[in-house]
Amino acid sequence: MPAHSRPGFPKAPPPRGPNSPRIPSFYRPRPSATPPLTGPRLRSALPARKIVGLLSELRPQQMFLRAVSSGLTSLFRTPGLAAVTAMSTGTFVQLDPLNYRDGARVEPVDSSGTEKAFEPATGRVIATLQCSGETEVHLAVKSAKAAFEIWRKKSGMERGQVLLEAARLIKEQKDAIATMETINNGKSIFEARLDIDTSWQCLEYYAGLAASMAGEHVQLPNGSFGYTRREPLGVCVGIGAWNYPFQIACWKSAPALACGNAMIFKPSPFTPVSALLLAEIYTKAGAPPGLFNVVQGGAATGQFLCQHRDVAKVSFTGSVPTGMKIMEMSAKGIKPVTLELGGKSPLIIFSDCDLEDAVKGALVANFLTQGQVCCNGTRVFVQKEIIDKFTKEVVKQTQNIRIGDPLLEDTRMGPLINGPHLERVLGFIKSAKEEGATVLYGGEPYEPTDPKLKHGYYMTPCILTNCRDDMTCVREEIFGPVMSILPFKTEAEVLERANDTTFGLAAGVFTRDIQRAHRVAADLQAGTCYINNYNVSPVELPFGGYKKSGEEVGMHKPATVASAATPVFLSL
Ligand SMILES: NC(=O)c1ccc[n+]([C@@H]2O[C@H](COP(=O)([O-])OP(=O)(O)OC[C@H]3O[C@@H](n4cnc5c(N)ncnc54)[C@H](O)[C@@H]3O)[C@@H](O)[C@H]2O)c1
Ligand SMILES: CCCCC=O
Repeated sequence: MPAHSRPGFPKAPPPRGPNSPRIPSFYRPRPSATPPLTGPRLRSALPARKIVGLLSELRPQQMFLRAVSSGLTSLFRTPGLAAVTAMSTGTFVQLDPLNYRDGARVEPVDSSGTEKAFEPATGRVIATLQCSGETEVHLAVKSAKAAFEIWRKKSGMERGQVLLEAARLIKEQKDAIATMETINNGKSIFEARLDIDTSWQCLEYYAGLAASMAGEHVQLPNGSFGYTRREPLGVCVGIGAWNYPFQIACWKSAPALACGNAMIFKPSPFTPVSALLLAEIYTKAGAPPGLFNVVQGGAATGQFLCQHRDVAKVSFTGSVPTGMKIMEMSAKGIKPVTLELGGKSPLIIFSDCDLEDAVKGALVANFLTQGQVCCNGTRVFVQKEIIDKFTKEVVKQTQNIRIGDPLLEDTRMGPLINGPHLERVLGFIKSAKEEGATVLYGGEPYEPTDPKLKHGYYMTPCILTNCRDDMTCVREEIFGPVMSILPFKTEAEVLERANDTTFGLAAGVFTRDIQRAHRVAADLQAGTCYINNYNVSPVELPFGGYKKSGEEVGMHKPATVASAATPVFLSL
């Protein structure tokens, strides 16, 4: 799922044609006389009514956000979000309902308990959400079904126009949305803005595809003919993780809606806030009420959704263990699933690399979003000849990463998502030491000097050496800022070790030898391979996994990102 056009990465080309590689999996496949258009993740979608007609169905814009700032309560509506953008850490509380149904915020009619959402920078509770019960889930499905009946009859062009308008609104409100994301997730505002860019780009991308997805006309003997249609599936469910809350909601909903489906989205209970902003934007852009509903909750709510008789497909982003449960539940209902799961990706640094770039690449591969990124390259294999030089430089640069208030412009590392997760990450470092690794830098809880951040979930980024392939820190996904450095001698050896994992989400290679770069990328068992860069995920390319990292990607490697740009700077 991720999409990151990082600074310095070549700009995405504008709208895509019918042969674009990312036709989504939200249509009902029909027997086809010709092979799919291109590539492994090729599936498709389609078709109706004028934007003017759509606008007439809109409900009045709902109250948007209530923010408490400097002791004053202010009300914001979707258009004027300047006040949200100007907010500082420690001030926001979310008081409005967090479910979205039929084009409006609502409280769920039943619930199986409550969950608290935090501002990770301060440890403050910013929202208490009701975990939607079975009746609420049923109402959300009913509302989505009604919207689907309107939406499925529209042309691809008409659907694309709504998505384009939604993309425009996201762009217009970028700073406000990024601010909310930073407050609820803890990632730096610098990064959150990049996430919002890749979010509207995703909507534009699928808006561009919507009109060009079509069936086929097939000539049969004696003047007869047949034809195929691409039909939407119906009501699709999206279940998201907490590390890219807004972006995941966009990545799931844009292809589903472009293909003519309705979507019910369940965010992680840790990050309930920003999906509502997307729901309000879709409504404002002209989507019929119910087309994009949000239900809040944890595992139980997710199960009600996956098991609902009228849900046609589940698209899930999260951990491998939960992915297994989702696949099992969906199999029982004979429902297609898309799984975007965890990873433990290798980053291979050859001695002929541009060392400065390789160091930047290793930082972005490990410390982006405080290391809480599915495709992070946390097994850093460095060729023996340069390992000392590389290690010295990577430690120096890591020391320069500014940790602190994520809403400040020059912060590059914020807090982890919550207290239990921080403890879990620190636990991995403890066990790494017990298994013989050396902590070269970091790996400690961190208290920023600003007193309001005292109860935030901060730690220093950690670099481990003397690692072996069999250590827990090298085998398991830590999902925190922990880099393990491993020496290697030859290409054949490192390939074997890099592929010796049950995951297969991403991989990276740094070398100046262009032939070796592509040879190694081709042999790495990973959904995305980065060459001389890392964690750039242009929306035009598919994002999938090998092995337990995700859905079947077929015979082809989904994406190799050969970058002409230097990796993003994390170090100041
Ligand atoms: N491959 C990708 O694109 C991608 C992107 C982001 C995160 N991830 C992965 O996500 C994980 C971190 O996210 P997380 O901690 O939120 O994952 P998680 O598996 O704990 O939860 C993900 C979502 O599933 C829901 N859920 C939990 N149990 C469920 C159940 N039994 N039935 C239905 N829904 C259920 C949660 O409420 C949440 O919304 C990491 O492993 C990371 O690598 C993958
Ligand atoms: C670079 C974005 C990756 C999203 C997965 O966690």
